Amino acid sequence: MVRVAAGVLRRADGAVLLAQRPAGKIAAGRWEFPGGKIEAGESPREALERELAEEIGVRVQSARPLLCLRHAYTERTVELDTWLVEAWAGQAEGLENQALAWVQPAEMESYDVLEADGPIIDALKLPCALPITADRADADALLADLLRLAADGHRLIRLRAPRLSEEAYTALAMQAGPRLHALGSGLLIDRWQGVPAGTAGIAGVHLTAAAAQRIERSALPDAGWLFASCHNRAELERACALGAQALVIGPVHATATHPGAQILGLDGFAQLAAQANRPCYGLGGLAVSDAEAVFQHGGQGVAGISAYQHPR
Ligand SMILES: Nc1nc2c([nH]c(=O)n2[C@@H]2O[C@H](COP(=O)(O)OP(=O)(O)OP(=O)(O)O)[C@@H](O)[C@H]2O)c(=O)[nH]1
Ligand SMILES: [Mg+2]
Repeated sequence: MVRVAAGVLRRADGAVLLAQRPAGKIAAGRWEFPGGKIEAGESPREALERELAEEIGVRVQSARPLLCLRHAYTERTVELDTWLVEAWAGQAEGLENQALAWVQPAEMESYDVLEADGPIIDALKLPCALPITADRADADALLADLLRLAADGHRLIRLRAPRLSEEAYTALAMQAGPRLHALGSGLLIDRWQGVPAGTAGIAGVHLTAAAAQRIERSALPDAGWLFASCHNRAELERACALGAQALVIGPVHATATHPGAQILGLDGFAQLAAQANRPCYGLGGLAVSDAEAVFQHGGQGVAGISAYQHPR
């Protein structure tokens, strides 16, 4: 297995740096995040710093883990340890005659990026915060919660609402979707069957672990995000087999809402996330201020109900 460290330089406007692999290397002409093989005795972070200096002439000032994934190409398997770099010294330039481009994550489809990088692009498109609606029976109160979360700047919100009937859930999703869309936000919904495909503000589907167990892949919508919850290795494998692009893994810590659940701890979370090869949110007893610890354990960010509730 080839172990590689790669850096995603991200500017304040959200654009990230792609480099075109130069002639003479494997996959010449394809686009990638600058980086290269980790040498013996080097940590991934040290390799990142060396490669970015060698390839694009920048000195890393601050970086945090973004996503570590394995990908099997026909002739080799690579482990890509990717880092988000938001502070660096120097002007990026192609020191190995590679072309460089600053690209918004939403516009990467027009670049022929290496196959392994799909989940990295997903990690860049997805937010770090995943608020989940509180367990309420009142649809109007849920709508107010959704609008408040969107007004707080949340771009993706999971509408959980297990106490609503199928009809009430569907009606709320159809009412809330367009209003959230107008605020630059979107919903992940558990019950999508009654919601017309293409409804504004419906960003995707979230499968509970139980739903992932019984659903057929062919029954899933073919557009939008697919998220799934998992609590253990078997559920994680099931979610990945269904093609989930992002996972919600928990409980990381004990919570009042799920007493008796098997607690993973951050280390248990990290072990599962390391198997996932896609963005993973930590759920359960985490606060917004735990995001950094989740990043250091290989996660995308914090999912939760109370983490994003305003004090009442
Ligand atoms: N740097 C980088 N490598 C990637 C990405 N995605 C991906 O599959 N790879 C694979 O990871 C490996 C990186 O090796 P590399 O050729 O960049 O290694 P290097 O900079 O040390 O170059 P060299 O050994 O040819 O001098 C290649 O097999 C490449 O196909 C990516 O986004 N960035
Ligand atoms: Mg390289």
